[in-house]
Amino acid sequence: MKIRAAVAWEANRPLEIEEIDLDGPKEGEVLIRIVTTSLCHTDMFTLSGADPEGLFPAVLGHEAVGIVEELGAGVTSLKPGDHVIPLYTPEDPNCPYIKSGKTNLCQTIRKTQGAGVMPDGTSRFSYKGKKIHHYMGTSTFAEYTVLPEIAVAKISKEAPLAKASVMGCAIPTGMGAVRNTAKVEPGATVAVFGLGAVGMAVIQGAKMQGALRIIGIDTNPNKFALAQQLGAHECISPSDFSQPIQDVIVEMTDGGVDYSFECIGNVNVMRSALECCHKGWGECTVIGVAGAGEEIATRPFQLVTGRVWRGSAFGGVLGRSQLPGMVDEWLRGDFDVDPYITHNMTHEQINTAFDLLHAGKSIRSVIHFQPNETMLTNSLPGVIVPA
Ligand SMILES: NC(=O)c1ccc[n+]([C@@H]2O[C@H](COP(=O)([O-])OP(=O)(O)OC[C@H]3O[C@@H](n4cnc5c(N)ncnc54)[C@H](O)[C@@H]3O)[C@@H](O)[C@H]2O)c1
Ligand SMILES: [Zn+2]
Repeated sequence: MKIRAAVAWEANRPLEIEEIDLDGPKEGEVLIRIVTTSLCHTDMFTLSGADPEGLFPAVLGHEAVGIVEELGAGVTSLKPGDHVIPLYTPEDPNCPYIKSGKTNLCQTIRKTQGAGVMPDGTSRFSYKGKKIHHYMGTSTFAEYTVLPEIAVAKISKEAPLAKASVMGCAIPTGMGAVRNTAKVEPGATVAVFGLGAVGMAVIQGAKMQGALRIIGIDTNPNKFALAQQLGAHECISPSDFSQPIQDVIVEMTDGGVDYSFECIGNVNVMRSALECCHKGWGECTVIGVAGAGEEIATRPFQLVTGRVWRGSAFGGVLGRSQLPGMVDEWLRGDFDVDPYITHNMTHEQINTAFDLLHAGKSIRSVIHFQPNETMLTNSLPGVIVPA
């Protein structure tokens, strides 16, 4: 079928909306109509060329919600009309990693996903006969996409499709890191480095866990008001201090924080995030994605004296078995997704979403594929970017 997709032809070049070809779902695959998708920093990172896994040309995008249109042979757990979230971290119950119960890092299609193709080694996307790569196994910057069944989470039909895309990455990543990776407990002191959507979700998650003191850190003070609305007790900018930010935080907290989170992708900040942790027990969770070839450093004594460095991907969330429950939490009112959505726009305006995120002016921009259906609601959070 012919579909419209935002194609990343090469690194560092704006996306171009093209009419491309999409092959139908093969065995074990499903065709999904994307209703909304939002822009995550990771898409911007890949487009910048700093991503070692970045392949071009590609259809980027991994934070989205859609509707199942067609099933390939052998698909039993989904049916046309189901509302679904594409999973860049799939969940195959037969994968030894998933069976271990210790991780959400399913390996079943890891190799082909990293190579920008479907599990059979081919791509469903092409332009005038030339192959276009899949991205993160999801490729949601397109009207339609094809996904393996294990990379599709069926969610409640009550979830408004105009906003649910942010449940595809930012919110489970941040909240999951707090609950599943760090396991923040009531009364804890928490430092959150980087107040984009991921950092905001860490703050919201830490508040829900009962953290008593949450410190937000960002070089852009325009992020502070929202961070405080979501639960940060104080926000600071490293540029307001002459000494290293970790020393400032250790002083503020009388010894360091119980938990810190790096939500930027900056290896120097990863060090600060570790070193602001309390001696004996403080734990730093790295969420940010650093550039190709970059390395982290600290004095080993930091670890010998009890601090812990760990990392988290998709918040440790099992996409098929746990993400639908997180959507239900949102629908029950346990947390709100509205504050994350600062901008709404059409597919044609997608490069504006990159510009806004790059300039630090947005948290999440939501791209609406059928603006006449989803961009007119009165209850839409954020602004509608004028065409
Ligand atoms: N591990 C995962 O599963 C996962 C999932 C989603 C996103 N990510 C990564 O998480 C990071 C955050 O994503 P996002 O979409 O929230 O990004 P974002 O661009 O919206 O937010 C990043 C924030 O960091 C701030 N910042 C930049 N440099 C800073 C510095 N030196 N000190 C303090 N603050 C600084 C920026 O001002 C911005 O507010 C990215 O690296 C992204 O690739 C990881
Ligand atoms: Zn993401």
